[in-house]
Amino acid sequence: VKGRSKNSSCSAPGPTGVPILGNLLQLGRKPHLTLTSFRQKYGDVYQITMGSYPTVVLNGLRAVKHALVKQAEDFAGRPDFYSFRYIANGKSMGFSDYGAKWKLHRKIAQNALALCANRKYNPIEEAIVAEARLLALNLQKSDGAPVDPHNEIYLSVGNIICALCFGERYRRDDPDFQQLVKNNDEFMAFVGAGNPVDIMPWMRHFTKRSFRQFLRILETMDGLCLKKQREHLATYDSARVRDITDALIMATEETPKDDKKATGLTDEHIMTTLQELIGAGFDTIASTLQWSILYMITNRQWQELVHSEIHNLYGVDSTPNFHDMSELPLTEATILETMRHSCIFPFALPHSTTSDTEIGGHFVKNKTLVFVNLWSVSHDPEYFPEPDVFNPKRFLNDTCTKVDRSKAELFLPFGVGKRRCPGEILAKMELFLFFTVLFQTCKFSVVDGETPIVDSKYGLTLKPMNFNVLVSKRQ
Ligand code: HEM
Repeated sequence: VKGRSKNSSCSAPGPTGVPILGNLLQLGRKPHLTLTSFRQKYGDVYQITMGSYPTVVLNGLRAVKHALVKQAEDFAGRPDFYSFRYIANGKSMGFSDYGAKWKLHRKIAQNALALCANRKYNPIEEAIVAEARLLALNLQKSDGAPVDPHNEIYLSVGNIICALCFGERYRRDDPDFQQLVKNNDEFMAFVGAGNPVDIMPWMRHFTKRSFRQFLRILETMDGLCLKKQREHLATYDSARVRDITDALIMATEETPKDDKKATGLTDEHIMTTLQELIGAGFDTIASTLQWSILYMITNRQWQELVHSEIHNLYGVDSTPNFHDMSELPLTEATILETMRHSCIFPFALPHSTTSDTEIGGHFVKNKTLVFVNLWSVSHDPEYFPEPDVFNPKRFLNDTCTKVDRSKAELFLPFGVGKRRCPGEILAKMELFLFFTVLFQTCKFSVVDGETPIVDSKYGLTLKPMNFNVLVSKRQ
């Protein structure tokens, strides 16, 4: 191991920073592009300083898998960020550090999700298709006038996560539902990777106003989930689990007291999982769907091919089914390419080391902040020639009749290892069903005289810039 020293957090090379800010000013408005470009000079593993945090940046498939799979425990931690302490009153699973408490919490969350969405039995599928049809109908109502699909998509996807968590789809004008959608937008804007309060803890004295606003968002979310939890408790029947709230109530009752005591996991922790799944399962799907429409209007010929494929299998009226995915290779390849090209989580969630370790021959100290550069994986020219070009064919075999699984494994939209996204199956199912219904029933095109910009706004997730489309009904 090179340069092992008790005083330095990491012995890997990296760009020189300035006092207090470290390398923050060098990151620019697109940190994922800047950090990917540093790979050429410093290699797959290098270090930067994010304000007061020494940070290891992992680049490319090999280094990322080496750290997160081969040395899974060493790299499975989360940093002790100031804002993380407040999310779900510090009882969050996704934002809490690695250890026995996190393990038990994660197992419970995974089981609750699996009860409602798994590969064999998907009670939520019907609700997704109904919501996708409503979305298509609402978009078609624009009747030839330009429409920004953002709001309708957020309302539809938000409603699915509500159906999953609370067992009911809301009317669009329900005040609880509108509050939830608004909260989600504000939350995502605040928790962007590189939030100054986290990166430079002394900043918290200067940003009291915005931090108070952040706490207000969290409080409203708490209130809403608590209300739903009370309603569920009043009607709970262990023989009939209706949704994730019920599944979590069951978990709080069934998890042995000794396990809870030994790990410090309380019933309150378990119930905060609701907030977490709403937060995680909303923005991710909605922005990926927005990206897919943007790619389809800027690649019109491909949109026609995808529509024909879906139309050949289902006609205009039949209902798409998640189990049919293998019969729709162009559709699946388009969804894969949408996820690869947009790469909505360029740095996953921030990781942290859980012990002194080493990677790529470099020493890394316990509790060092780690950025997993997923953008560098999905835009690696070694595996994806011309990575900036949107080309679903890269995921297909030569005759375009099958998805080439080995290619699909070369990028990691859901992360990998211990912190891998627990919502992956649900996400794949939602993306597939929304996408097929939309492109089965609607034709999307560019507004005359407008050139859509295929570029992202930087935040915790990368979202497309707002854009308008023309939507017409397919006959
Ligand atoms: C297109 C959709 C989605 C994408 C691309 C995505 C991607 C990711 C990524 C990259 C991570 C971080 C992995 C890491 O830190 O190494 C993550 C974590 C997580 N995701 Fe997803 N996700 C999606 C949808 C969902 C859905 C639908 C849910 C649940 C309803 C969900 C729940 C979570 C949770 C709870 C975590 C934290 C896991 C932990 O720290 O143990 N995600 N996701």
